[in-house]
Amino acid sequence: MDAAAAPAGLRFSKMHGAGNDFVVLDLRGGMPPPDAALCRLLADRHRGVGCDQILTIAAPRSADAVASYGIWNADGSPSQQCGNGARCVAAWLVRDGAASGDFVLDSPLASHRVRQLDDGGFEVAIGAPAFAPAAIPLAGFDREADAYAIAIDGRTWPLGAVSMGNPHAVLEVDDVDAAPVAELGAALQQHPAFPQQCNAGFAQVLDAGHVRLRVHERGVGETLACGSGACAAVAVLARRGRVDAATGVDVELPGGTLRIQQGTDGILRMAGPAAFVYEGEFNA
Ligand SMILES: N[C@H](CCC[C@H](N)C(=O)O)C(=O)O
Repeated sequence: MDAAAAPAGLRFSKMHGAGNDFVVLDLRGGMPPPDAALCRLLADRHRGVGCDQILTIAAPRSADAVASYGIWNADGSPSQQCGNGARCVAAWLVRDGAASGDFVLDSPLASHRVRQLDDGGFEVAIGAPAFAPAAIPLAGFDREADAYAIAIDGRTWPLGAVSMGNPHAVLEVDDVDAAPVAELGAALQQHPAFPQQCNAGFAQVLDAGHVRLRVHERGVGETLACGSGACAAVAVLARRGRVDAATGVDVELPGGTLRIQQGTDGILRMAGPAAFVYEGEFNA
């Protein structure tokens, strides 16, 4: 794979949300969406720019949205949701003058109300968690449960599972620092119970308002933060009565802390930072 796979002079923004990092491409001028090979090249931390995901900005799909965004993982696979990415797209559009205050963004499958925060971050209405196995999707189980027994290498793990627009497994652990994130996360991603694979979160409950979390992300590996993963962990833990989502939960990830709160409408809202790192021109 070489740099020739990228169009000469491809302009991009490098951003991150709590350390989950992105290459942002503006497609509003007519550039086609990146193919999997270009995504893998851009994400390559040796041959390319380096990022967890590629985010694209395009024209809105819904009437009251200011723009739409697309998401591709570092391995080139598409995703339907990216919480940290949504905040970075929001910050990018505010800097571009295309949005301010409260506005709506279209993700691949839904629309999300976004609110600028006084601390420079953003709150994004990610959506209501979907626990039905068919919605996750989760194969081999036909009824919702607080935990599913998933066998891996002769051991059974009690996993929570939920969709935030993308599939998540959540395992409660006593100490995230000791959690087998790399090996178990990779095994869960490939497990036949998850026909569209999954993001795997390892959550340590400190109290009803505080959780530590590490996430092995589908198509990437462990990231410094995962916004939809933070929402998924709160959703699973709230269903078990382990955290108080209505009041709000601070989710502490290796790259930073996200605040997740569930409204009476059932929608999970995620608040956190969005940072610009640099502007670049690839293969100039
Ligand atoms: N790896 C995820 C997409 C990015 C999610 C994460 N970066 C976030 O902030 O939600 C998936 O394939 O579903």
